[in-house]
Amino acid sequence: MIYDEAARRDREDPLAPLREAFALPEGIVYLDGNSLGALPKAVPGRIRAMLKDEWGQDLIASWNCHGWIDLPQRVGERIAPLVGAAPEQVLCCDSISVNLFKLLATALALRPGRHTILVEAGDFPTDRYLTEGLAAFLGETRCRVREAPGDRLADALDDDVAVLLATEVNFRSGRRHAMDELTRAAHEAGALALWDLAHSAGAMPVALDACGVDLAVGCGYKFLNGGPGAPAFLYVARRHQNVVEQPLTGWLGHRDPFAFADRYQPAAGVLRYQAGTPSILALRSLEAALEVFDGIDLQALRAKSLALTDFFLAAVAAEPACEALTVLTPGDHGERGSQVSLAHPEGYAIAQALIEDGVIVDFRAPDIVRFGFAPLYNSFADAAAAARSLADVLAGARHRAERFRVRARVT
Ligand SMILES: Cc1ncc(COP(=O)(O)O)c(C=O)c1O
Ligand SMILES: Nc1c(O)cccc1C(=O)C[C@H](N)C(=O)O
Repeated sequence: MIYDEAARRDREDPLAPLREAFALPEGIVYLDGNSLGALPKAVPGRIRAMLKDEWGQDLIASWNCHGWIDLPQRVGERIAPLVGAAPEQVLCCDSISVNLFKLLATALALRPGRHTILVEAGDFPTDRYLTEGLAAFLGETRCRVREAPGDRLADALDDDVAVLLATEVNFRSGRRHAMDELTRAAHEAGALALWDLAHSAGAMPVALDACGVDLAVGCGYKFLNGGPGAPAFLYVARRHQNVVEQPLTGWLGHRDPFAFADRYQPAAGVLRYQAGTPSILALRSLEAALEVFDGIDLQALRAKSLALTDFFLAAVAAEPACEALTVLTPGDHGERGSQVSLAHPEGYAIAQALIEDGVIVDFRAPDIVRFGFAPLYNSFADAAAAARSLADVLAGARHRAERFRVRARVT
């Protein structure tokens, strides 16, 4: 019954043909695109061509003749429309972690006289670690960290907050912030807003310019499908460009790197946020992966993401064996990202039993099983199979098997 309904929904889904653009293994239900996106079929050929025709043939001349040197900028421009950014504000480089350091320091410099970075309790650890690392590096007189729960961030703003750092979609619960409202609250308090888009870019439309966001970072290897370790991206609103320097003053952020001058002079615009030599292999991979988004209506992508999570939530609710699971994902569409998070004291073992069934999910301590729905390639049949498998694991207590007792290092 649920499979018939799923098949009907897949037949009616205008985005269903996009799944063909991905190399998904047979017999697997992949629901971990919020951690590592699936492989777009265009990527291997592009990597092979880069190795054979570019590096293999043209060697160092490739920096110019194959445009390697401009790739961070060009890939940034391809990402820009996905996050609602007009040109010349997005650069593809480094990891989110490294980019956070650059942008938090930028924010402090843009708000002299203010010393506090406001962070959300329970945000992804790197956001917190980097903030505290920067504060320790600068010393208490120049930088302090304040933490507030997600629903109290606006209340925690005061005239010492230089920047509010928030992640649009929480990695544990899948709860989505109202970016427009929180950005406005930060501005009303005289602070800047720095958004982490790791769990939103590529899964739903993001409206950085329209929300008046100041700074942002995002991930290349999740919903953008750039491959393991794909470079991240950063966004600096045009009004904040060329005003301050960022601290990682590497040679490729220099105004004229090939002058090899002794004195650092920052490049204009977002280019000063580049530090060292980019990974061209990784950029070529992400560049090819982004082609899947060409011509896609992001509102339709969002509608599918919500339909998939609704369908999965309803299927789980209909399974008596799933009663012991606590749904952490908000029911309200406005507050939902593109994942469903279910809590259970035996969450780790349940996730492992699902993976053994070919339903690839992940676990986040202490008790959360995450089902990530990538609307580009996940189907309603995937959602149905995951719900059935979950019910089957719980009904048969298959997660209690001895082999699921030891935790793996990477989950
Ligand atoms: C919300 C969030 N921010 C940052 C990161 C880390 O990004 P990176 O590995 O590029 O530093 C992740 C995932 O790894 C994440 O989920
Ligand atoms: N980047 C990862 C990795 O190298 C290994 C395992 C997981 C990851 C992740 O990206 C985790 C992810 N940010 C999360 O939402 O939990």
